[in-house]
Amino acid sequence: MLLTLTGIEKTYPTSEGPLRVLAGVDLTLAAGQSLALTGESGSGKSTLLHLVAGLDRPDAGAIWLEGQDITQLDEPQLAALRRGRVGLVFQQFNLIPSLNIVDNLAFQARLAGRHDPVWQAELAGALGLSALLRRYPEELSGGQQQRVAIGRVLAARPRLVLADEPTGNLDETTADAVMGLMLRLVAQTGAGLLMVTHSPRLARRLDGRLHLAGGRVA
Ligand SMILES: Nc1ncnc2c1ncn2[C@@H]1O[C@H](COP(=O)(O)OP(=O)(O)OP(=O)(O)O)[C@@H](O)[C@H]1O
Repeated sequence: MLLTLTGIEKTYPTSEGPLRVLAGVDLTLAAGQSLALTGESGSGKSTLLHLVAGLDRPDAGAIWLEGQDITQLDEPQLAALRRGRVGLVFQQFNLIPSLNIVDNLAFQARLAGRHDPVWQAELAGALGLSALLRRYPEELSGGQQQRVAIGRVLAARPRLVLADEPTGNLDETTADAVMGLMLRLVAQTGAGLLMVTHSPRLARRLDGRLHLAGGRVA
């Protein structure tokens, strides 16, 4: 199994007292598979993705990625994990303002030692970015920046792609194209995709669907 979560629990301290968000989440994701994570606003979808990304730690439970429990890793090891094996497509694009689009696209792939100009050019074309490669992030629209953020992750060919509403700002046609690209990467490279979405239409295109409610998945 590429990814296995067992008994994941997470409680946040809030000004109104402890808030139990995840109350024993189990899930598995095989290599080459895609999984949609749905659930109402506030149900804990982003929390779960952050834990799998190693950006936060669960209070209990284990997160096995390719045979390694990432909850046991220290910060430098987690940073290396995010650089190398896990690709994050979150709502904040975090593009690098001083780099043009072609260098933003290449950035993570270079860090991971997997820069492939042919694959990158194919991604840029499929994401409709080919004419924008010499521009800088501030010269792009929100949706264009979002496509660069997605391309930058896919360019590095991660083993696991974690995506939080990755097509949220895109029109339906572009969202479908971007979804197609992500699914192709998964199929071609045997990566796994765990994607939060509010769209039942997009969720249906993935191999599996999990619904988060009451701190558990069903
Ligand atoms: N750092 C934090 N401290 C305290 N409470 C938090 C924190 N982060 C999230 N929460 C709370 O935990 C719950 C789950 O939040 P989360 O962002 O995981 O939900 P979500 O399902 O992704 O929601 P949405 O669909 O609205 O993005 C919410 O009630 C939220 O207010």
